[in-house]
Amino acid sequence: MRPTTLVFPIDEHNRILLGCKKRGFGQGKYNGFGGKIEPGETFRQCAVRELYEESGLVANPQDLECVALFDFQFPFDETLTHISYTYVVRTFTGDVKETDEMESRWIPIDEIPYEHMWSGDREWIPQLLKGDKLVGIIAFDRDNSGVDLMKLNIVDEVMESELVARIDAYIEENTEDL
Ligand SMILES: Nc1nc2c([nH]c(=O)n2[C@H]2C[C@H](O)[C@@H](COP(=O)(O)OP(=O)(O)OP(=O)(O)O)O2)c(=O)[nH]1
Repeated sequence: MRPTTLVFPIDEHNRILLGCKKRGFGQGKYNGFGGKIEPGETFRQCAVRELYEESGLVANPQDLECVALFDFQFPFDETLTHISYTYVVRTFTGDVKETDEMESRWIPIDEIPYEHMWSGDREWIPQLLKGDKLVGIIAFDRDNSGVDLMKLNIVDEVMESELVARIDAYIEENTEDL
């Protein structure tokens, strides 16, 4: 799978915007906003595009804070494996709207519905909210849902390689499986 992005907006009341996914992979789960990178996009461009498409919020790429790089591994279905650049954004305009993909709401951070989210999120979202930056692997079980292994390191800064994103997307678009 192509690299993906994931964005968590946080407002001035310290509420987080989460969307319940209405269709596709992760349906029924609350999550941030994101998706696959398109050819020629940087990770930040992908992140703001997906944020707008899925939530209605408008953000500038430079206002995103890169807070994590996850290697989401699905050993029982390799086609699902992807890396995900994860951002927090506190500056944005526009109105939250329901979209084809997501029904979104602002949630106080002590009321995050972890029971309706990806199961590993209850470990790392609190870390991100207290300001840690994380890089590492989350490997999923046979159901492609539960977590078999989580190995996350706290880092000073998440290295964002815009170039790698472009090359990955280019290769994906221009080569065939051998
Ligand atoms: N919060 C969270 N998200 C996860 C986990 N595992 C995992 O694959 N995801 C998310 C991150 C991405 O938003 C999404 C990747 O799947 P996807 O690219 O098919 O998402 P999408 O349907 O929104 O993509 P798109 O068609 O809009 O491009 O899955 C996890 O453990 N926690």
